[in-house]
Amino acid sequence: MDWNGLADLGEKARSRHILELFEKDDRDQVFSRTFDGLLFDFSKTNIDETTLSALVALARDAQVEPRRDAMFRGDLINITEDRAVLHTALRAPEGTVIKVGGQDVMPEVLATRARMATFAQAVRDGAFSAQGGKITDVINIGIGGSDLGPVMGVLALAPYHDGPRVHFVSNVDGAHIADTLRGLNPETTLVIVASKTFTTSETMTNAATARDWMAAKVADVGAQFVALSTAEENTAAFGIAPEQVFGFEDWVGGRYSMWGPIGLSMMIAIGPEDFTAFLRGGAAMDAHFREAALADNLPVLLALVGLWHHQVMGYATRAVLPYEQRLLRLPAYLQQLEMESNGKRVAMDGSDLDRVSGPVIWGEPGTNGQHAFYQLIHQGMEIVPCEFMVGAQGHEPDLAHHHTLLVANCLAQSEALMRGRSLDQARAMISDMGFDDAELERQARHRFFPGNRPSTTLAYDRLTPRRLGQIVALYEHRVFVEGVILGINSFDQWGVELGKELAAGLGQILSGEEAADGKDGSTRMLVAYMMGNAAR
Ligand SMILES: O=P(O)(O)OC[C@H]1O[C@](O)(CO)[C@@H](O)[C@@H]1O
Repeated sequence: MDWNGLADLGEKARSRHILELFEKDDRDQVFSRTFDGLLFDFSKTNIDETTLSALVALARDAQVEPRRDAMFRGDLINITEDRAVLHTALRAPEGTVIKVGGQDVMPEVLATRARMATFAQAVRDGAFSAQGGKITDVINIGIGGSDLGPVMGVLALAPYHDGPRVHFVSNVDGAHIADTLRGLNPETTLVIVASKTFTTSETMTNAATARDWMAAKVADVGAQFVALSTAEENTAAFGIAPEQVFGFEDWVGGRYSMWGPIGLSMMIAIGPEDFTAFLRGGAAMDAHFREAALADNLPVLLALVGLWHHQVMGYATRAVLPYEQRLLRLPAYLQQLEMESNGKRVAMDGSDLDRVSGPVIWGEPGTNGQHAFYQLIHQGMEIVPCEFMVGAQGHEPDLAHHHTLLVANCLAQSEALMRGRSLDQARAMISDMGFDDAELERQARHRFFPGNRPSTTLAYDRLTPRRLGQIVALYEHRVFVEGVILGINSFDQWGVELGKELAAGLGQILSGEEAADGKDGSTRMLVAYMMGNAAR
């Protein structure tokens, strides 16, 4: 199956209502899959059996299976950086052998995992003694993949958080670190500097500020700093002793790194045992991705539904809508995962892509989003495929009635999006309001919902560490499958470099070391405004 065949199927789908597809009684069964406590329902999309077969054939023809095996094997599939892609090794169980360049990487991974657990436990139980006694607060300083994974995970697993308070500083805006440090005691605070490269300007600036803050009160500042990085020379130059550095290899991409050292803050928060459960969830999804047939493979199906909506149907964005307040940062995490991985314009061989690459990802937990942007989702001119997520249980047994309402809202939204409300129904609703015919028609049109709007629902029993691990790995592999089918290298991110380079030069201009002469008129004007109004 090729894209032209899919385009024809897309045309057919445009003239059909999703509800018609439910005339077949078993649609819910045919268009849903379960795996290890998860239920993925994609029946409320305009995909019929022919389309599903065509999409699966697309995946097969794109060599998803051999490419997947190459990734797990440790082949150098990140061709622009000449690296393997082995974040899966970080969650692989003991006994696994994974070779890169003939060398088994697992002994080192397991040794680091064990060191992390010992350290995290020591911080949690007070055996790691700060100058002021037991650590009360941990600050993770990092950005992008060195922030979003752990911040998302710590929030998601709040019911399991029984370690010290954990704070995250990412933005170079001094407000972020100032607001975080205010009220903290340097003597009982541990600072984790998380940076794969240990050169990222935001992180190094924040780390230096934290070091100054601590130095004002603490004699041995280095003792309360930890580094998570692949760059040992840089961590040493910063003054962090090797025993407080948790290293990893360049075959772990930043946005795929929360499973290893970058997850240390999360491990300190929830404890090594629950962190291990998170890893096991990820490893279970890895096994499923490797073993399940394409048509039953959750990451593959999620990817195919995404490609159908974005590349075939032309829907520009995708909303991620967790009905789980604690997944507050999941949309931001998935933004980086998807948009940094698949927001590309050239294929592996450097030629221009012949179709759009990854979609814009956005979202917010329900029910908050309902009172903000769902108006557009239901009645706007753009169709936004929605990915709902919801657990059958919360962690608050005394508040079960809240949870029932939460779930009811989630299910109501996907039903409303699909079903809509006809003009006749809208007219009937307001028929006793005393409007004349013209006004009735006008009012009814405002209350009309076109429906036929696609969504998927990922349901799970409860957001445990294991479930979170499964969900994160599910999305990682989904992004991989999309990338393979689009012919993209999902593991580089050259698109972030130009802005970084220009920012370095503009820093010099704004501090008066360089002139703005070579800049365009707009940039010169903005520089002049900033310099003219800068704090003195
Ligand atoms: O961990 P580092 O090296 O500080 O990089 C942080 C982030 O910056 C990026 O390189 C670009 O934004 C991301 O890919 C990465 O997660």
